[in-house]
Amino acid sequence: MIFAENLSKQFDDILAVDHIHLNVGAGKVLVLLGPNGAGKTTTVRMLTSVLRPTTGTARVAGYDVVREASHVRASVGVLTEHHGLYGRMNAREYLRFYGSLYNLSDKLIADRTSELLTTFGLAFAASKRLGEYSKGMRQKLALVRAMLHDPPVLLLDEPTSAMDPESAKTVRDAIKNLKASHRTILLCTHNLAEAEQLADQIAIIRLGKIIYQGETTRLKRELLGSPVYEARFSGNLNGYSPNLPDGVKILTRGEKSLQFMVEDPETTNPLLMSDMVNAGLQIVSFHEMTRSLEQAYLEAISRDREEIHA
Ligand SMILES: Nc1ncnc2c1ncn2[C@@H]1O[C@H](COP(=O)(O)OP(=O)(O)OP(=O)(O)O)[C@@H](O)[C@H]1O
Repeated sequence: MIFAENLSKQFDDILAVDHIHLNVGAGKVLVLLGPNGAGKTTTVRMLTSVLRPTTGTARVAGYDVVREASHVRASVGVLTEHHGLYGRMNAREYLRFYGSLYNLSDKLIADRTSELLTTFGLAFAASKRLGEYSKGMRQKLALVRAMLHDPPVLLLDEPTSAMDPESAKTVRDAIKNLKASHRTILLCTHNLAEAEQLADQIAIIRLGKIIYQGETTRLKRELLGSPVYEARFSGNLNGYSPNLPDGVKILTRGEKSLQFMVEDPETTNPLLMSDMVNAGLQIVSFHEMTRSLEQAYLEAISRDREEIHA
């Protein structure tokens, strides 16, 4: 549904996007992460036929972004950082205008408008002029606009950046619903907790290049090493030293706790726990330590920076 090969964009002396590859299927969310100026918005603009790529090809919803630009525009819902709302219109007028550009019937526009304004908590402001909307309200309305024609592909650039926590959750729930109904979504965000919740795949872009791409768990493992488990005991360890199976190492040792890095938890965690029980220790808990996407992301950026400076 979103496919890009060797996609690049050169602006004068800046290679804003540098030969990237993307492949996102129906019902999947790709989250594009990266520092300011990394090339995320430029990527979205190429994928929505707003900018012409310098090299490479991209197909969105089956259409070529250069040769079939009007089909691409009809098939995507886009939320950009500049919403371009008309301040003198109210929400209903604005959505009627947009719906007519997509050739939707008056009835369909009215039905979708009511449904979406209600979902995003904007029904109370349907007749208010957009010039009087708050920043978060404008962002929600821009999202409603992106979803109005029920497109198969959505490209959302920082959809929750201006929103209060409850509104942001509404948007995340809406994205999960879109995903469940087989829409393809590319999401740019700086909110790593949000990325972690929504992503099927993460791509980290820096200086125009994708430096890591893959499923979140795999990225964490690749960047932060094997998973870490912690065992807590009811009494002191009293010099207990476990027989460590292959692929397990002790990371930290507390008075009543041990932390292990474990390559193959399925095989070795049961052995570790039997060893503890056989040594007479009473296990209070044995659990995997949470490692955030933020840790993995920061590691990826710092490794890439070091590689470039090396
Ligand atoms: N129209 C343009 N003309 C010249 N340079 C541009 C243009 N648009 C973007 N750039 C440059 O391309 C690079 C990538 O910008 P882009 O807006 O894609 O980054 P981004 O990852 O979306 O950043 P942010 O997280 O700050 O939104 C930056 O160096 C930017 O200055």
